[in-house]
Amino acid sequence: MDKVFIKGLSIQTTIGFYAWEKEIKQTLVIDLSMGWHTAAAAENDELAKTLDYADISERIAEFANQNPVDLIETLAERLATFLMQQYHIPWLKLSIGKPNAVHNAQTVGVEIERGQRV
Ligand SMILES: Nc1nc2c(c(=O)[nH]1)N=C([C@H](O)[C@@H](O)CO)CN2
Repeated sequence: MDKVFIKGLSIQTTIGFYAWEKEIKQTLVIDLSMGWHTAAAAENDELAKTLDYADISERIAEFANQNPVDLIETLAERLATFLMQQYHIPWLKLSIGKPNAVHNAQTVGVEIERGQRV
């Protein structure tokens, strides 16, 4: 399957288990790969027939800020469901990194894969 992807999308949002984390915004870095048949868009050079990575990048930041949660696992699960329903995406792989969470690690995070490759 072809893919449309977004790598290293940096967003600022409220996220975290501890009380102090609910008072601040922190950086999350998102990688997203979405299964898509890109040939239909390429045939007539049509944006409307593909996944618009600019639009989706904006929606990800909005979603995270409108749905504050404790765990990045929860955000990953809810964001994956939202994107698949909203854009009719059959399969995606989503990773969310929290680069400032562990001071002696470059980054920490989760990666999930949902749906079927068609
Ligand atoms: N697997 C996870 N572990 C931890 C998370 C998380 O979301 N997933 N979150 C925290 C705290 O919010 C942490 O980021 C504060 O430094 C701890 N472990």
